[in-house]
Amino acid sequence: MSRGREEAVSWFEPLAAQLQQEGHRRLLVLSGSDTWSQTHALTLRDALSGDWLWVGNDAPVEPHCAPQALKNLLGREYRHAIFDARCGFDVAAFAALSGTLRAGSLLVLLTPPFAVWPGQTDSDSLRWSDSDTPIATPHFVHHFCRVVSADPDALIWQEHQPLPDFPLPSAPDWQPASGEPQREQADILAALTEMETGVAVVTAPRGRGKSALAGMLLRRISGRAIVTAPAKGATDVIARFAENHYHFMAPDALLASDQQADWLVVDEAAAIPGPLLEQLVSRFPRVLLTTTVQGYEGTGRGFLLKFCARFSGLHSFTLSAPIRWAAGCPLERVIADALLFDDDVVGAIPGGAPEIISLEQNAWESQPQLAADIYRLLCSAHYRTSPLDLRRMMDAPGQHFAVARAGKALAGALWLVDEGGLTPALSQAVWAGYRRPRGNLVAQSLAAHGGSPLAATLLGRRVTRVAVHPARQREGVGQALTGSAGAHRQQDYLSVSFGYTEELWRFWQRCGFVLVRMGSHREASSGCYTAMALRPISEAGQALCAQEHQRLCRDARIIERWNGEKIPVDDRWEATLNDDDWLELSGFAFAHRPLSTSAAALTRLLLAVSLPLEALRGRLEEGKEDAQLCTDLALHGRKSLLIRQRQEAAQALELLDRCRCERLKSDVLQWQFFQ
Ligand SMILES: CC(=O)SCCNC(=O)CCNC(=O)[C@H](O)C(C)(C)COP(=O)(O)OP(=O)(O)OC[C@H]1O[C@@H](n2cnc3c(N)ncnc32)[C@H](O)[C@@H]1OP(=O)(O)O
Ligand SMILES: Nc1ncnc2c1ncn2[C@@H]1O[C@H](COP(=O)(O)OP(=O)(O)OP(=O)(O)O)[C@@H](O)[C@H]1O
Repeated sequence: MSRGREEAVSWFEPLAAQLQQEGHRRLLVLSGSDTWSQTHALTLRDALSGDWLWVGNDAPVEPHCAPQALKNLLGREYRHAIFDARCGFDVAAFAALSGTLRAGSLLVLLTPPFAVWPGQTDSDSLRWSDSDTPIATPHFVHHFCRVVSADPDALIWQEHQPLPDFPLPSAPDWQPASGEPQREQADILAALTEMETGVAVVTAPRGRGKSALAGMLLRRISGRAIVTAPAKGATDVIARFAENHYHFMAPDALLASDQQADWLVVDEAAAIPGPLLEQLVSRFPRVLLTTTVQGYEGTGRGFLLKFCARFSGLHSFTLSAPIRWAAGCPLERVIADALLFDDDVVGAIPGGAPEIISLEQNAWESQPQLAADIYRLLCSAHYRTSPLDLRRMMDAPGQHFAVARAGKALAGALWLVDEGGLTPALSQAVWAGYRRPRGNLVAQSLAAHGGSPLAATLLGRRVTRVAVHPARQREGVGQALTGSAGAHRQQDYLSVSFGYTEELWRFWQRCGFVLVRMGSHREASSGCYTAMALRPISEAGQALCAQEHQRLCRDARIIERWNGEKIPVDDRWEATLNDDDWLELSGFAFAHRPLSTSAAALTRLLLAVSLPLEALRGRLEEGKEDAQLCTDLALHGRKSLLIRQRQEAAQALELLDRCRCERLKSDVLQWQFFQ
């Protein structure tokens, strides 16, 4: 049904007035052909005054923003917006956009016709599905349509259908906050101004007045204070409330400086890498951290669990009443339902003996509550579970799950993904560093950093996430869940990649996993080294696991020197080159294997020859940084340095055994002609 501007005005004006009066925002879904939904979105935009930010990749009007660029606009506020999900649905951006909308706003979502949407490919899937081409996402689309259709306040206008009705005002008139601290803000301010030393954290969903509170604190305290945040643009609200008490410094600049202050305020603290944040926090006598708890910033409750847990005597506060809009906002509710933001499953304590049940992706259709509880439990336990994970769980190929169900509640959940099965040629190309196709985290790493060029041909199943309800930990639930995963005999091994801590490693070891790799640098987000471990299933898996573990033991001493961290394996150091080293070294000298991967074999090579090999010895024996080496050797940069290091390795191999060197070189060079 097509309606002109007047009809749209006469329909939407009272709706907008109602929303303004109630202090609410609403979702309006325009579902239809591209032309229909675009035309109607533009008509609406003309009819109602507002900012009308258009979020999408091919926006027909200004102001607009690509979904992935939306994070740069966080901290700003808009009246009305259009989100174009016709070709791809970045749900995290959609949720983030909703958080920026003022009371009285409409969020207009453009979608394909509901009947064809489930079968249509979604370009956003390229970010999370590990497929080369976009895939259809039927489980998510069905879930989303189910949620919006069941929500009495979400408006759905479908092509060839009449405009939807909307109920008359039911909520009381909204009184916007006056500028004075709201009750919750006042209570927290009182506690903070009394705080003599320590770390305080304020967590809340979007629009609860966290930033305003931080600004108010700055105005009240007498000493000096510094504000830091991942992006300065997102601290406008703090600046407004702090008036002339606002002094901003970017996190890295602050760390590099010797600035002192009585207070450090960190806005959106969970978005700053943990190790950097820890160093910042330790420098100031009083610290206020604020962070958003809602899955779409990939942080949430996990930030409290993982980062804040390390501060004894942490002062923890929350803000619950919305200020940017009125309580009970229909837009906030529908988005929380659609993206399962309510991760409060840990509130209900599951009692009784848990039963382990395996589930496949069709559980999103057959047992949607149970499937949603898996996601919620993982969100509550894991630092960075985000809507990207929700979409991956629902529709990416090769996902499997298991739950430990105790009564109606979940005591634990396990999420697995299929990996490996690459062709021999591709696996060899990955080993040699020529190729790094998407996905297959552990399977590819076994080839790219391990000793076997065919490692990625094996079939593995990787534990993506496992979480046990805090009230049911140390009862063997985690072990039972991972145990159930080994029942798939067609696999060669079960694998896991995790940020190494002694406690977690103990758990994986108890579950029968063998350590096969330790990363060469700390992950920015967790400050931990990545560890990879395998539990073999087939004979081939057994052989691979034994070979990689032996390699790790033999190289541990060098990796420890590189990382400065003890690796929990026997030190089986050998100073002489073996076949494995020759292959490794030819991959470094003649292909693209990285230096960090070949460091132990290169160290043995340096022991075997007396050539000067300055670029290699400088790095591996003298521990010089790349920049220093470039200056010493008059090289133009890291790229030239690496070429030089590869040439030196080739020179040493030739000197040791020219024939063997030539043979290996010819093999390894072949592997780049991957079809
Ligand atoms: C890929 C990933 O998901 S890595 C991240 C793993 N998940 C998390 O960190 C989320 C938060 N943590 C949890 O949910 C749980 O603590 C899990 C999943 C790590 C462990 O689950 P649980 O059910 O508590 O472990 P379970 O009882 O089966 O432990 C088996 C053995 O592992 C070891 N273990 C487990 N947790 C710990 C711990 N915190 N510290 C030391 N050892 C431990 C113990 O040896 C334990 O046996 P014991 O209790 O008889 O001494
Ligand atoms: N006490 C108050 N009086 C008037 N306005 C307020 C008050 N507290 C907050 N606000 C306003 O409410 C809106 C939301 O506040 P703020 O940005 O501090 O929330 P937030 O929790 O940091 O939100 P986000 O997570 O979206 O950054 C802002 O427009 C802010 O100016």
